[in-house]
Amino acid sequence: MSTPQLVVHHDKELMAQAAAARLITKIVDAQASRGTASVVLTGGRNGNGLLAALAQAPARDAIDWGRLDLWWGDERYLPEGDPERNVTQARAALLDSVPLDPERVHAMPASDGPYGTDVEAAAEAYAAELAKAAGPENHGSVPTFDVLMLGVGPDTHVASLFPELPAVRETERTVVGVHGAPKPPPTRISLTLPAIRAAREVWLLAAGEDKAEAAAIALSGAGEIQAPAAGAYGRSRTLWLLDSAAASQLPRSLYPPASA
Ligand SMILES: O=C(O)[C@H](O)[C@@H](O)[C@H](O)[C@H](O)COP(=O)(O)O
Repeated sequence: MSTPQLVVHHDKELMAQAAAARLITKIVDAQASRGTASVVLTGGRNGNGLLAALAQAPARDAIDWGRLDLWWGDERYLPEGDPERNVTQARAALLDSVPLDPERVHAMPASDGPYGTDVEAAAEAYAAELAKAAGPENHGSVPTFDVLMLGVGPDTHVASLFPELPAVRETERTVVGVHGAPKPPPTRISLTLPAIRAAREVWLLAAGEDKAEAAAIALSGAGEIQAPAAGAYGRSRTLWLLDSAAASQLPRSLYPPASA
């Protein structure tokens, strides 16, 4: 378990731009050393804000887009093309503007796809896709994600893992169906905490006053069932990317950093 590191930017626009620059560097370094990179995207305003900033970044095309695998941390279980789907929003923010290899864009199933209303079957199919992409070093469950990004909800949810609901309690499966999500729409597909924690690095994006309480709770020792963001950590790095509004309720022991 990697101890959370915090980086606080002045406002949400700067946080999105700085996070986008950080992601470009991470992907370029991974591609330079391994010839490929694997990133998990998140939905929501902060996640899409980062993608929009990346689309505008001057160094954007330092990334070899054809050698990048994109996965999702969660998805709203809606028909293909629905404007509320995370992949629809990601395409509009960035993906349709860069030359990705379509075979390497791993969108989660849509509700008008082969699984119909059976969201559990759709989740199992995505778990199988992850397992197929996993290498022997991954114990056969999920590939080694270089960066897994997560927006943080005001209730401390990440992906579609909401406090106290069954999905956050899952300890075996890597992908589950979610029913009755308090954030609409109610039916979703989500990676579980074991899948999230397989990532080399987990980056949590929290900008805006409405995230201040959630950040303070998640970073002050809350349990992962009550505060799922507290259970989101990477194997080698856990990075909270905040703006000053979201950092405004953090305990003094965490922020601002003690001066040398
Ligand atoms: O499907 C979703 O809604 C997202 O994946 C969800 O986990 C989101 O990241 C958080 O709710 C934060 O969303 P905002 O950044 O819009 O506050």
